[in-house]
Amino acid sequence: MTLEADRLACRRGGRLIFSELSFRLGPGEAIALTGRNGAGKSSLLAMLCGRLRPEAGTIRIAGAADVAPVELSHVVGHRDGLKTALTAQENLAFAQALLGDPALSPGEALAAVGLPHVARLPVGYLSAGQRRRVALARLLVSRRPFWLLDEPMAALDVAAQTMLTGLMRAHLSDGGAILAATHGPLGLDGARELRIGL
Ligand SMILES: Nc1ncnc2c1ncn2[C@@H]1O[C@H](COP(=O)(O)OP(=O)(O)OP(=O)(O)O)[C@@H](O)[C@H]1O
Repeated sequence: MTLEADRLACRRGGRLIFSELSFRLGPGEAIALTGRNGAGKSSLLAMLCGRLRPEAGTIRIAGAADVAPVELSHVVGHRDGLKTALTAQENLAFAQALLGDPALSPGEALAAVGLPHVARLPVGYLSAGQRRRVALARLLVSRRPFWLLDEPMAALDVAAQTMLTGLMRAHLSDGGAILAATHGPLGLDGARELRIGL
């Protein structure tokens, strides 16, 4: 399956943020989405997951024309989307039930992101980096071909950044695809850069 964006334009607060943006993202491919602060990276991700309507242009999945891209995507944004009163394990179980197509169990996913010891702690007690790791563990509990990530390395220490690079490489090797907004390196050799902004 290939995600196809054709001649997208974005307007926010009455201002044109970007226009004429086209790209394709197919199996095994990674895009590093770059641009200055305010260039529209988070806005593009919001469009891809159906939360923001493009001013112009289209987004579709070739090979699954009737399916909204968000149905085939994992989205990890700036906000981690975790429920602070639930434990890390409960958050992942909830995500798995919601997203379907189960892959790793919540416990296995927490182990994969180096957090087996916090499984039973309410997420509200976790550090910023630990919370981000739990948010990223959601990528592992359900299978979705497209990973749409907003600054995925933010708040991660060096070991966790290396861990995330490994998870992304494994996803690409399995035929998945990644689009990640970033101000720094992702550690993915084959990633192509998509720079946005007027
Ligand atoms: N709800 C909104 N209403 C009006 N303007 C908005 C809204 N959300 C974002 N914007 C504006 O849209 C522009 C693009 O914001 P966006 O968050 O997409 O940029 P970004 O490239 O992700 O930035 P950063 O690198 O700082 O995360 C900014 O000028 C921002 O102020």
